[in-house]
Amino acid sequence: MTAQLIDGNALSKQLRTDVAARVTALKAKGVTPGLAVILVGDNPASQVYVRNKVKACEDTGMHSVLETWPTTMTEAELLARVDAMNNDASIHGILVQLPLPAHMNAQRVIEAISPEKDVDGFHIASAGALMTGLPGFWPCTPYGCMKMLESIGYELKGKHAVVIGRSNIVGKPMAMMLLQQNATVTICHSATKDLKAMTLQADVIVAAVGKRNVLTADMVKPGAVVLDVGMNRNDEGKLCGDVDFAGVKEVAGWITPVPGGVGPMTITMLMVNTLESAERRAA
Ligand SMILES: Nc1nc(=O)c2c([nH]1)NC[C@@H]1CN(c3ccc(C(=O)N[C@@H](CCC(=O)O)C(=O)O)cc3)C=[N+]21
Repeated sequence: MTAQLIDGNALSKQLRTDVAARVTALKAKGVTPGLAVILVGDNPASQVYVRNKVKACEDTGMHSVLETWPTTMTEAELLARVDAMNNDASIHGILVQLPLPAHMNAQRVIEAISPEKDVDGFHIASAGALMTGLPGFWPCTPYGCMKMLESIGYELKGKHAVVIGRSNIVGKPMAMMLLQQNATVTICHSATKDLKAMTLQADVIVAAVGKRNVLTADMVKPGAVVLDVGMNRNDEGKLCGDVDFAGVKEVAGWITPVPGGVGPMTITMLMVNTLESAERRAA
């Protein structure tokens, strides 16, 4: 193995220690940061993620509320719960777990969250703020990727970053954050003609497709930084990313593992966003 590992668990532990200290300081001023997590339906994967988020809150001393609703809940009922959380002074962040049941319009639900409490960074106001460089919440997964680059002291200015994937929650905001740090950014997607020609030029590659082995060793320039956002299951049912880790780690300079990479960082940045929302309220 030539690549150095960027350990998302270790970095999360460091950052969460800092979060916990800031939570303590805020509590001394009479404000306890609070996160509301709303889960609709009984998707087992969602239940695990949601429990991890609530546990992370407890670990950092934050207040959390977990609401679980049956799939039969109507969109109007969910919008009423979001509105209640918008008006609850003990709540500084609201997360509606995605995906929502098919009978709901997820975008409409997200837009109902007050932008001041949109700690997921999915509201159009948050997306617009990121695009224009105004203050607002950054989506947790790409934000976590930026923290990982920062942790290795990586200077993005003038570097070529290739983002594979163009989702509203990862690919597009990731590209904006890299651009803000003065990287030259290429966004690749399902209609990209020659993905390998693109990735071979990249100093930084972010794989965010949701498909195994999207990035293999022959596609990576020696020494490149590889961030793996994928969450897939392999044939043995084990969690794996979008990157062929075994092959790519022999070529890359830095690489994030799955599990233990971007996933824990996503939850850490959710804590950071919730804390900052509460700090703004207290200021
Ligand atoms: N409104 C909303 N916000 C989200 O942030 C959101 C969402 N909906 N829906 C689902 C996805 C997925 N997601 C993950 C976060 C952490 C891990 C994570 O910590 N993964 C661990 C492993 C967990 C395991 O073992 O299954 C790791 O990579 O090491 C995974 C997945 C947040 N999401």
